[in-house]
Amino acid sequence: MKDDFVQLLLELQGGVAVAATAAGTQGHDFAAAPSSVVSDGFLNWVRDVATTFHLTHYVFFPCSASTLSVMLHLPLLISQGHVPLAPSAEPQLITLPRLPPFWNKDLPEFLHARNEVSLERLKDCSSKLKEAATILINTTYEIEANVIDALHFKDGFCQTKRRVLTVGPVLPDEFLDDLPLSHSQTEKQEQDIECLRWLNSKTARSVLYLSFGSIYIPCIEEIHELALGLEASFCAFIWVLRRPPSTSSSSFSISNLLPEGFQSRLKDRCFIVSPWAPQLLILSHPSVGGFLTHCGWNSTIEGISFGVPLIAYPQFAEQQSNCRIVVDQLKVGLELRKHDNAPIILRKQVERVVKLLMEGEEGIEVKKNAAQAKDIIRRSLKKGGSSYENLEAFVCECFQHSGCKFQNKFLDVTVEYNS
Ligand SMILES: O=c1ccn([C@@H]2O[C@H](COP(=O)(O)OP(=O)(O)O[C@H]3O[C@H](CO)[C@@H](O)[C@H](O)[C@H]3O)[C@@H](O)[C@H]2O)c(=O)[nH]1
Repeated sequence: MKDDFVQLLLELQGGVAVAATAAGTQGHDFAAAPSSVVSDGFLNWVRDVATTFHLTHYVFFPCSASTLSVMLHLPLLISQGHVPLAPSAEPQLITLPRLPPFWNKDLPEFLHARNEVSLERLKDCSSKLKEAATILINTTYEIEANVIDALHFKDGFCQTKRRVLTVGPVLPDEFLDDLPLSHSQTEKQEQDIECLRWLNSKTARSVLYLSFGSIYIPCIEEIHELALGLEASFCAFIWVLRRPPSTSSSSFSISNLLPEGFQSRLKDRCFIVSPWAPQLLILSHPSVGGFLTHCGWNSTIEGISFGVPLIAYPQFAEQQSNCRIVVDQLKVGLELRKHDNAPIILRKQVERVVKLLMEGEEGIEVKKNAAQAKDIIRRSLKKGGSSYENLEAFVCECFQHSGCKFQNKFLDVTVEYNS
């Protein structure tokens, strides 16, 4: 176990990590046996292991509170006939208790029509979430207050046994203060330094950052439309590109992915990173003024934490509902949406939305809202703020169960309990 509990939650964002608290780990005055387990909310099997070994089971839910609400209301959504959602389903408004209605097409993609086995797995996930001792969510109370408040009512289908605590956004220590990072903090790998140097050469808020997370890789045709739209927008940009599975690895080079002559034509205003960018360093850089994102929840909440306005370009999973949070609820971004039935986005649409965000009237409002949302999130992470206090309360509860002494430098809290 790392010496910082936040580090533990960061590792859980990978979706595969399971952390046992109070294990007899080096350097800590822990009791010998694990007493509790924190696991990603989609790892159903951990609940069974926890039950078998009489461990307290806590869940870390890596998506928004809205997605958690949908997961907890799954039995209701099934009984109302909204889930599984057929591809040909007519647009319909869904109303969950105490929440404003939303369209069925904005349900997470994993609740669309699928086979019996995956639906059973999701039902299992829903019921196990309700059994967890506490559900920690990687969001901030103030930005999803209506959903969190609705979750806390102890009636209806979504009744959880225990608490739902907002503890996000979970950011590494060096990004908590929202101050310019010192050179030594930012020196990572050669490519990271190069990319930061390039950003240093640009004016404030002039660069658009494009990244589609750890899973989604656009096809070559889509990359070309995005590239040509960006070229026509005249905006400077930094873009994370990876090799699409359809291309051969032996002959692969990034320039093969891009339109002919693209990199030489745009050499002063385009920086390509592959395969992985230092996203938080980029988002926290003063030259970055926009983020074209696939709306994975981590990217979404990270972008908002740094006050960077978004271009929401959702692809799969619950990204469509994250897009609605960004565009309709928080109004911190504009949507990039392909025409109905079009197989991919078109360069004209890309050009238009980039210009709107970076220099248009619409962009002004969205930038103002993004700056406000950032302040709200930053306050929640400081002592006395909602996420800080929730995490502190959780750490105390967690280690109280374990009967151990625990010191956490981030939370500035020492908990000492006798077993
Ligand atoms: O070059 C890169 C690309 C990504 N990241 C980081 O990787 C994470 C990506 O997470 P996210 O934005 O959530 O996207 P996915 O990797 O696609 O996440 C999956 O899991 C998320 C929940 O954890 C869901 O919200 C998404 O829909 C689902 O696609 C973020 O922390 C980024 O900072 C980098 O650091 N460098």
